[in-house]
Amino acid sequence: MAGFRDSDKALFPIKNINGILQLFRHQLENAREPDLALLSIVAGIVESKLTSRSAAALQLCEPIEPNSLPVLEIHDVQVLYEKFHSIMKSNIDPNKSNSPATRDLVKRVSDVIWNSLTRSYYKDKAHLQSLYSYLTGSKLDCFGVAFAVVAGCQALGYNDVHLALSEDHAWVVFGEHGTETAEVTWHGKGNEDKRGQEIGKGVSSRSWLYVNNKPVVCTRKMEVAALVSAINPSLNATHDAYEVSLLQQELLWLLYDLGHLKKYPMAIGNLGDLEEISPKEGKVPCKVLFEEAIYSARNYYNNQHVYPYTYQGGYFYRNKMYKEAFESWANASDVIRLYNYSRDDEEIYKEFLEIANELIPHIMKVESSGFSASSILKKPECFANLLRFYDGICQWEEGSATPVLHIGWAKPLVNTISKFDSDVRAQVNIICDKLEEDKMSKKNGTYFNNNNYASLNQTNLKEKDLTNFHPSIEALTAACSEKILNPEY
Ligand SMILES: FC(F)(F)Cc1cc2c(N3CCN(c4nnc(C(F)(F)F)s4)CC3)ncnc2s1
Repeated sequence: MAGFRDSDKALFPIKNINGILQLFRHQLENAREPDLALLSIVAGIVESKLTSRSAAALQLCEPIEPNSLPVLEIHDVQVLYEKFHSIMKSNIDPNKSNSPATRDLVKRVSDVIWNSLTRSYYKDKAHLQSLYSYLTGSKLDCFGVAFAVVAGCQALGYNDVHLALSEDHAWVVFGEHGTETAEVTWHGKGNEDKRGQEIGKGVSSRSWLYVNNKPVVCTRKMEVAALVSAINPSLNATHDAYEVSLLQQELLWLLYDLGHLKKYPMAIGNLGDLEEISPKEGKVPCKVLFEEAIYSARNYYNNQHVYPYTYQGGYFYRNKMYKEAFESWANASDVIRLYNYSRDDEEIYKEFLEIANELIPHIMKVESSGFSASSILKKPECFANLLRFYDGICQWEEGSATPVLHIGWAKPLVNTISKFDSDVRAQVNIICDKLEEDKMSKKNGTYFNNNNYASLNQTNLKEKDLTNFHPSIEALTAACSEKILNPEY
């Protein structure tokens, strides 16, 4: 059993970030499993005190000494901790027989949380992810409900119930072999919740939302990493509370050094983002962290996750490394091409839309103003990666019930492709060796083999070779190759 131990209590009152680190370290390094309710309440109190309106006002008028926090008294934590345990135990019998959870049990824990939430509130607001928000405001966001269910099951003695995370949804696994799955929270806007049901085997399993059934299945310590990742330092739309950001970064390094982020690409990406802003002495640089997130997704999740590549692409973009950004975004597109687009996939749709219609056009604009030989407009591999990027989105649409592309995509696309001169385009040789139909099919989820893509050598782009691109890409590159084959065109 977890629990608020005397050795934890000895660390209070906590006056600074180091004190919080000690509590988390103590919970993570001790044999027994970390207490999710305790740590979520502590993280929530600190976040709330440092990002509330009064904190903002305070921040502006009197600079508090560095790394200091409002004093965290044990009483503040204990009251909420006991409240959570009594909510759980007054509704559901603790697991005296130490048996695995049942679907009925998981659903009942989800119902206790669900029915105690405020009737209607703005679900996307910040700071609704922790048990502090649940216990003091009866509000939780989508992730927060799933986390609270897992913390509730732990409080009741069901240690087989764990958090399962995709890139935009959360559910739980449970049972003797940890292979049972259950929805416990809602997803998106206006969708009927599917709480209690097992994770889709139907069409929804082909959507990015369920990452082809390759979710991050958490251990207790990875659940701590999830609550730390969910810490939100935002003070308002434009500013973060420095101390909360620093606390999150230190806690992520603690989890990283203990090896608990190895199978958690998004948490590594979160740490990479924080490191880019303020690098910590003696730690691996953010560039390496973004690479590690990609290795993790490739090694443990069959390269079915998109975010590791968009974390890396965003980093390259912010640092004007545009050639590298195109490669990251093309790799992200190679992931999405195997999925069918469904209406639950809005988040990743918005991600690709922003890359295609904001970031790439911005790069084209700044690059086409200069005439340097090193410009990406002179590099065939940039053209090749852009084609791969667009083609992946086209293939994502193929076979999907919901269309992806619309006229708003075409103009920036054409604008971008036509910025490359014919002599540059001619250096891209698109090799589409004839793979038998089934190998090429994305339906049976066979991974699209990469050597179908542009490899660079001097031969011209030949129209007949363009058999594997999506029709719209084919049309565009055919138009381009028309220019190439008849230069006077
Ligand atoms: F549980 C849900 F439903 F909330 C799904 C999860 C999201 C998420 C996360 N995110 C989401 C992705 N995210 C990104 N931030 N930047 C991103 C990129 F576009 F740059 F890649 S992706 C912030 C952190 N970070 C750790 N763990 C999780 S679990």
